[in-house]
Amino acid sequence: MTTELLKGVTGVLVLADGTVYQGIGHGASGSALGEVCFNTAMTGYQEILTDPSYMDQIVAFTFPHVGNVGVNPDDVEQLGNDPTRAAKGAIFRDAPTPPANWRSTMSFNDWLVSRGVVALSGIDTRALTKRIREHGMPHGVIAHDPNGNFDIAALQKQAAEWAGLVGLDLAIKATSAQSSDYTTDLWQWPEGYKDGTRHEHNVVVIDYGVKQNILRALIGIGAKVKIVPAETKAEDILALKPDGVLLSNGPGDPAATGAYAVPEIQKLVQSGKPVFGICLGHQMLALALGAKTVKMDQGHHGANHPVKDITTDKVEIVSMNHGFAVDRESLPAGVVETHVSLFDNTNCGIALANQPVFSVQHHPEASPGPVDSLYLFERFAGYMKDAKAVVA
Ligand SMILES: NC(=O)CC[C@H](N)C(=O)O
Repeated sequence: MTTELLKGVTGVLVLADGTVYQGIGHGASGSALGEVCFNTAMTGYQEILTDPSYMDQIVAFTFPHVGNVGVNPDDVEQLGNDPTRAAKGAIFRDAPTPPANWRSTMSFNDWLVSRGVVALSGIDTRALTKRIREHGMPHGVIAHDPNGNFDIAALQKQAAEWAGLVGLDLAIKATSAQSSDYTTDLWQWPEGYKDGTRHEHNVVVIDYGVKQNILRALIGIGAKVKIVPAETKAEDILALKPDGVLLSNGPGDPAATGAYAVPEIQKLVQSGKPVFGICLGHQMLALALGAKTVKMDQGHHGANHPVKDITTDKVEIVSMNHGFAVDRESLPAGVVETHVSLFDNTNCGIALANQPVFSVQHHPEASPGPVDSLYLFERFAGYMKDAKAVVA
C-alpha cells in the first residue's frame, strides 16, 4: 500500500483498514496503538486523558479546541502518575494555543511530552466521528514524527494485527499494587482540595483503575476510604469491617476481568453489605449476579448523555465512558433495571430488589461533566446508615 503524504504532515492516524488521516503531530514523538473512540465533552480534557478507563484507547475529541487552558496538578483522575495507566493518545481539530487560565501550571503540549502521549491535530475530526458512528470504534495507530517520516504500511499492519479490547483484562494493570487510605474531599471554591473531616462510614474501594473523583465523592458523603487492589479476596475486605464496598470503574473487557473479581463480588453480595458499582464495577456486579456484558459498536464517551432513573422517573445529564454494556435481556430474576440511556436505550443501572446492592454504567462522580448524579453517593450513604441501624 502506498499513501502520498501531504507536505508538512508531522502526525498521522492509520486505521486497521488502511485509512490514513494526515495532520500535525503534538506531544511525544513515536506511535501508540489502541481503539479509537470519540468523546463529545466540551471541557475536561485533562480529566479525560488521565482516566484509567481509557487505557489502550485513543481519544478523538469532537470539540475542536482542546488544550487551550493548559494543565494543572488538580485535574488528574488516575491515582499516581504512571502515564501508561490512562489514554494512549489524543486527537483534536485545532492545534492548542498557549495556555490561558489562572489554574494552569504547564502547557498542554509540554504535559503530553512529559507523559509520553502522542497527539494529533488538523484532521477532520467530524469525518472520523461519523465513521465511528457508522462503523464502530476502529483499531488504529497514532504517530508523530517532526520530520514527517512514517512507514504507513507498517503502522497499518500493527493496527490490523492488534486483537483489540475484547477479552483483555486491563484492570490488573490499572489497579493499585498495595492498599492505601484516601483522604481528599471534593474540590471546593475557593480553597481547592482539603482533607475530609467526617468519618461516618467505612468504605472499601476495590480499585480496578479508579478515578480520584469517585474517592473524593465518597469523602464528600463522610466516608473513611480504604483502597484495595483488584485481586483482594472478599474475606480480606470483610475483615476490614466495611460499612459498604464500592466497585470502581476501570479499563478493558469486564468479562475478562470477571475471572478473579466475580467470585469475590458474589461473596460480598452474600455478606449483605451495601455494594455500589460504577461503570466497570457496574458491569462486574452484573456478571456476578448472573447477567452478561456485550461489546458496543461506538460506545458512550461524553459529558452530555441523558439517562433516566426509572425508580424516580427523573432524567439526569451524565458523564459517560464505556465501550461495553450490560445486556438487559440477560438480567436474572431479582435484579431490577434502574437506569436507562435515553440516547440508545442501553442499560445504565441495576439493583437487587431486596438488598442494598446497586450499580450504574455512567459516572456519578462527573469529572468532567455535570454533577446531576451525585445523589447516588447519598443513596449509598443512606444504605450504609440503614444497614448499621439494623445491626445496632
Ligand atoms: N469507565 C469504565 O469503567 C469503563 C468500563 C469498561 N472498560 C468499558 O469500556 O465499558
